[in-house]
Amino acid sequence: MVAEHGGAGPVGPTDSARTPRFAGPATFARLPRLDQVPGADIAVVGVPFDTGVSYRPGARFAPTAVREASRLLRPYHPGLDVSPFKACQVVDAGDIACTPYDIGAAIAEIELQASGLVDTGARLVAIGGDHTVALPLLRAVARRHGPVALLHFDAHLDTWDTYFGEPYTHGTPFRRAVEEGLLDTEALSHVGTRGPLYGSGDLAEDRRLGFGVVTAADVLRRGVDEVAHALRERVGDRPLYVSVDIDVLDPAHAPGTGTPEAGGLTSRELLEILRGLAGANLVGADVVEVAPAYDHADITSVAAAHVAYDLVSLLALNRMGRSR
Ligand SMILES: N=C(N)NCCCC(=O)O
Ligand SMILES: [Zn+2]
Ligand SMILES: [Zn+2]
Repeated sequence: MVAEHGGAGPVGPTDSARTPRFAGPATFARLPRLDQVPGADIAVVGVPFDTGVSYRPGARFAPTAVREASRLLRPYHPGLDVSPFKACQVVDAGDIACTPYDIGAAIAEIELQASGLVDTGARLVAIGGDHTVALPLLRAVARRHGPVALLHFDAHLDTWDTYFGEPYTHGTPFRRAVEEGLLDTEALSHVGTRGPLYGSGDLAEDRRLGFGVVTAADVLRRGVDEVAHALRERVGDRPLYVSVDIDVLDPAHAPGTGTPEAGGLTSRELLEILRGLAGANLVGADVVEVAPAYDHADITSVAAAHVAYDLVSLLALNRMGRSR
């Protein structure tokens, strides 16, 4: 199951006790690039596309910003009791190249290049990009695993139909994914939703598509352990995709994003819910909607780097076939 590494074990990150972590070009968590190793179990890949946004642009710069903010990550995850870079060959696969001028063409390019990576057997943690990119990523994952369970962490439903007549946007990827049969409609949930909607029909439509909803207020009232437990029960052993729109966090925890909504999760709550998913059959994930131009002191990029590290750790645990 875990890739052969020529007997020597996985190639790990640059040793920060020898080469200062602020030196040299950034890869995610200072991991090797894909071309520096024979094969990868888990690949972090950038998807610098933001032509699908309805409000503030800039998520195209997220992969670079999140890599820079990931230099301080260390190799052992105490909360999950795993050293993901020892357990698996984790790499930085660079950025998917896609056009910023044509949404449909970009979606096709993202699907093709993500599928190329998935076909090698690697599991992906994608760094967006705006939320449009979840659709081609889900296509690539569903080609290999069939329809997947989805936990969607976001302030927004992202199951709207069109914006200005455009069906492929950052507010519509999960409606398209249901229509295309990419999702297992028995096991879908939004987490962290809040804020004004266009009308009450938005929620009815969303329910009709099969989604459960754990609002930001539910997280406050029920607490992270109960929420994580309920989500684990809902997804069971199904192949699971986790999509994290960084705007699930309160703007205090993630100011650098395109469509901020007050009243969100803390980064501590989000990370604890993710850790509560240990043991799930995670097969792919993304972290999207970081827009560095609106960030301050790298708050949002640091949060996204830690979310990506937790997702890599959950994938590593799953590949090792154990849970805590
Ligand atoms: N996926 C994100 N971040 N936002 C969707 C908001 C769509 C709207 O403008 O109503
Ligand atoms: Zn959102
Ligand atoms: Zn979103």
